[in-house]
Formats: sequence, C-alpha cells, structure tokens
Amino acid sequence: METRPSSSSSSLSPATNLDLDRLKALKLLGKGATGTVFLVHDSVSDSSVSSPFALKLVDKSSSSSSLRRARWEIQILRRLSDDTNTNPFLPKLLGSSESPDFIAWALPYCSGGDLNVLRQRQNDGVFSSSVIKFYLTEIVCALDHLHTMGIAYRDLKPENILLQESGHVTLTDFDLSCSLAKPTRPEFYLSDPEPDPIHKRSLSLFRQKKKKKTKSARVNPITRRRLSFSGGERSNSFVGTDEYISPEVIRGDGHDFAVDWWALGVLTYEMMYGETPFKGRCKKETFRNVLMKEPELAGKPSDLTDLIRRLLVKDPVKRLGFRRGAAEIKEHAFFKGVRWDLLTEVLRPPFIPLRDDGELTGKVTAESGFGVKEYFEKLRTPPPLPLTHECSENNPFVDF
Ligand SMILES: Nc1ncnc2c1ncn2[C@@H]1O[C@H](COP(=O)(O)OP(=O)(O)OP(=O)(O)O)[C@@H](O)[C@H]1O
Repeated sequence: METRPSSSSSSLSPATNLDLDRLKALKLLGKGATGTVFLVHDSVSDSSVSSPFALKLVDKSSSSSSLRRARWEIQILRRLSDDTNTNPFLPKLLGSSESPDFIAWALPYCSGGDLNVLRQRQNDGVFSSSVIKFYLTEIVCALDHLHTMGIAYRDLKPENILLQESGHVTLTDFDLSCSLAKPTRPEFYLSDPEPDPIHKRSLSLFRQKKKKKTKSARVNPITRRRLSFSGGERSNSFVGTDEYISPEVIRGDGHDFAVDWWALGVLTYEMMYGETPFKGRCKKETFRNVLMKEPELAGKPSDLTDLIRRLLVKDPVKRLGFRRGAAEIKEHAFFKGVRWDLLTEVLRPPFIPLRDDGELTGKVTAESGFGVKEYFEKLRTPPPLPLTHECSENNPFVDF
C-alpha cells in the first residue's frame, strides 16, 4: 500500500491568486476561532474537480486580531511552501487571496480528520505504544523543521494534527506561531528578559472573572495580549490552549521553543491515558495544576512514561529538548531504532483513512457545490421577522 505522504495533485501554487467566484464548496470541513474551512473545487479548471482542496476563509468583519493572525498564518505557510523549506508533515500553501470581504487561502485536503477524533474512536480512547511512536516521530520531525526555521508553533494539540489521505500527519493552524531568533548559545535562555508588566499580571488576569464566555478551551486558543509575531529569542505573548499551556507561559516568564516540547509531553500523555494531565474543573484549577502538580504516570514505568516525565518538566531549562532541540528527543530510548531519515518510506501508518470522501469527490462535476461567498451572505442575512398573526401573546385579534 502506498504510504508516502501525498502531495496535492492540484495545479495551484503558493503564488496562485484564488478567485473565490470560481470556487465551489463541496462541504464544510470545520469552523475554528478564526476561520471557516471548506472542501472546495475550482468550477472552471477541470483538474481540481478530481483533486479538491481545503479553503480557509476569514470574514473581514472579524476582529482586527483575527485578521492579523490570518495574514500571519499565510506568511508562515508561504515560507513552508518555499522549495527549500518543504516538509512532508507540514502543509503547503496552494494559493491565497484578499478581497474587501475575505482573506482566503488554500491547503491540501486532509481526508483523515484529526488525531483527537481518531483517539476517541479507539477502544478506551487511547493509542497503543507503537501507534504513539508512529505519530510522535512525525510530529517531532515537523516541530524540528519549524524550530530550525526559527518558528515556535505554540498550538500543539490533537485537534491541530490532521491525517492526510496516506495516513501520515500534517500540522495545521499556524496563527499562534511566532518567529524567534535561534539562540547561538543555550546559555542565552538562562537569563530572562526584563518581564513585561503585563505578564506580571498574567496570573491575576486569569483569576479575574471573565466577562466574555469563551467556547471550548480545547478549540479556542488564549491570546491575552496583542500578538507579537516576531522578535528575539523569547516571546512574552500569553497564547495557547488551557490544558496544553506551559508553566512558563502562565507565569509570564517569557518563553521559547521549549513550549512546544512541553505540549508534546501533554499530547503524549493524552494519547497514552486518554486525558490530559493537568485538567482541572475550571481554567484556574488547570493553571494551578500546570504550575504545581506532577503528572500521574499510572502503570509500569516504561520508556514512554519516562519520555512524558522528561517533557513535562516545569522548568523549561531542565526540560528535554531545551538545550539541543529535537536531537535530544530523538535520542530518547522510546525512539530507539527509529530511522528518522526514512520516516515516510519505512513506517507504515497505523490508520489509513477510509475513502468515503473519495466517493464524494468522485461524483463531483464542474457544477457541484455551493458558492462560498453565498454561504457567508446567507449567514449575514437576518431571519425574516415573524408575521404579526403568529405572535399570539401580543396580538389582540388572535382569538377572533
Ligand atoms: N487541510 C485541511 N483538511 C481537512 N480539514 C481541515 C483542513 N484544515 C482545517 N480543517 C478542518 O477545519 C477545522 C478548523 O480549522 P483550523 O483549526 O485551521 O481553524 P482555526 O479558525 O484556525 O481554528 P482554531 O480555533 O484552532 O484557531 C479543523 O479543526 C479541521 O477539522
């Protein structure tokens, strides 16, 4: 069986300026905090009928921070699509556009859904050690690649790990990532920059009752201050998803690439035990657990539990991966025997998505689907007002 990650057969390229009027949506793939994602095909070009792609759209009536994040994500994807920067476990930008109403960009379609859904479908909601090893190797490679480019991902969680048609992973959602200068000496990390006063208040901020209700923390990243997308070797932004957020981000100490290794520890724990290690009854308790509680590693100690323990070290300086990056993680006993240079050729993915969407796309004709612009127009149109006679409470004539 073919197990290499599939590259999109679409004729689009990162430089393609998408024409939204030509694109027809076959289905809604998902809605996030920032954007709406559709499976689309180009109704004019024949080639994309057989190879539809994912289109992410951000409505320009969204908040200015959403728009800033969308433009940032496109920038990152553009960098990842440069011939010298591609990686089999990271997406390639297929095209983008900005109109007065929308920011839109196209990505290869991942038909296998996300790792969270896949885990929940397993017996007891957990993966076996060999399945965990498979996914971790690919995720470590993707993070290694991003870090080498000076990008801290900062939003690792199962919902952001998509499965390609081949069963290999693709990391998605780069709007919370940031550029950090690669340190020339590890000692650089030992001296904290002058803490921003806003961050001194980060803990007290989350203690305050929030006026606005947020949606599920699992899907809604926290961004407490204006995002700084590029900077020095550390960032002070308060970003991430509650259960995956690292102690240094909560403390507002400034953070670096090690936040991704912390999140890798949380992810590995969740894949092994079916729940995250620090989840509390509320945000406050979760953050307290992240800062104070040691993860409970039930069962017989193993290389896998040892890996989790070393990744979930509260002090980033002592965390696995801090000093020498991904190399330290690759050397851990859990990965003994892994041929890191041959991942896409040697390892057979444990789950290959069923081709149910193939059926869908197989039936696609140039006319199939609905216009993405129309979708948003319908959302904006208010529902018709009820007729007076239907409103029995206030209608004095209703009994006549
Ligand atoms: N390339 C893709 N192929 C298939 N489905 C996708 C693809 N990209 C995104 N999706 C689906 O769309 C959903 C929303 O996408 P995404 O997470 O990128 O949006 P977002 O607005 O940035 O979300 P978040 O709230 O995490 O910031 C994802 O959970 C996933 O189910």
